[in-house]
Amino acid sequence: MLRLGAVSYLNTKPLIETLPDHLASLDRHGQRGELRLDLPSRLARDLAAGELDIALIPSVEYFRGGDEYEIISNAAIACRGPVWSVRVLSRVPMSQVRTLALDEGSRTSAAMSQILLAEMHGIRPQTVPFPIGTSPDRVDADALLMIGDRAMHPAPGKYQEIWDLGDRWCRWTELPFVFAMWVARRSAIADPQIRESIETALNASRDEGLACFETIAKREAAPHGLTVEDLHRYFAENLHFQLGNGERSGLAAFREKAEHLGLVPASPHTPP
Ligand SMILES: C=C(O[C@@H]1C=C(C(=O)O)C=C[C@H]1O)C(=O)O
Repeated sequence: MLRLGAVSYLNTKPLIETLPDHLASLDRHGQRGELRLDLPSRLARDLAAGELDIALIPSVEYFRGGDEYEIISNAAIACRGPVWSVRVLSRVPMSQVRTLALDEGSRTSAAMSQILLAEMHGIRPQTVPFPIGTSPDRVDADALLMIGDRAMHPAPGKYQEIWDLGDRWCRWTELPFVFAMWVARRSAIADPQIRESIETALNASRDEGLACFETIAKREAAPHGLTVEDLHRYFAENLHFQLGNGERSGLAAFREKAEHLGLVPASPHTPP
């Protein structure tokens, strides 16, 4: 049984819309797969602990995983401009942030926000937790990183500056940004047939998901307090689901910057 984990946010719906059908059909080849949804940070923890075999993990966790990890699909969660759902909300001018509360669900944006604050303003704020069930006004920090579904709504409270991190990264580096990708533990996909059937399933389910933004937006918008138009635009314009050459260059730049700040161990090998 292959244990898969995917992000529980709206951004992942197009990647997994038809994945359960593909996993069920693996059974015909004597393989089986099950899919669990969770926060990105928890998926990373469980993949590292060997409790998942394949997961859509924050890209920074791939850098931390070393040789045990392998990218198994060219399906990913990326952006080439404003992403909408990843924001830093600051109560003081961004250049004066001394404490930064990090969304419990995040690992990649947690690193990226620190990189941008260091590079753009020369600051290294102290980081404090921002638990998933906590409202921003109960968090004592100059600024808050918020990701996923809860970041898509107008921020409660007053802020002096709000950054869309996708927008900031893409303008600062002139490169796309990759938030999450499908990563497998090498030992789980050692059999070439299993490796190939999983890769095919993940890529096909992304391709099918891209063809049904409308259906997903109609079903998911109201329960999440969004309009169908806005959610459709999020899928079609804010997010990119393909790990292409530009995205790989963005990943390499992210790795280098994260290493430079000491947020990930220095890599012995060349970036992906
Ligand atoms: C675009 C997003 O990308 C996410 C951000 C992640 C992170 O910061 O670690 C991880 C997975 C993605 O779900 C989002 O959550 O809104």
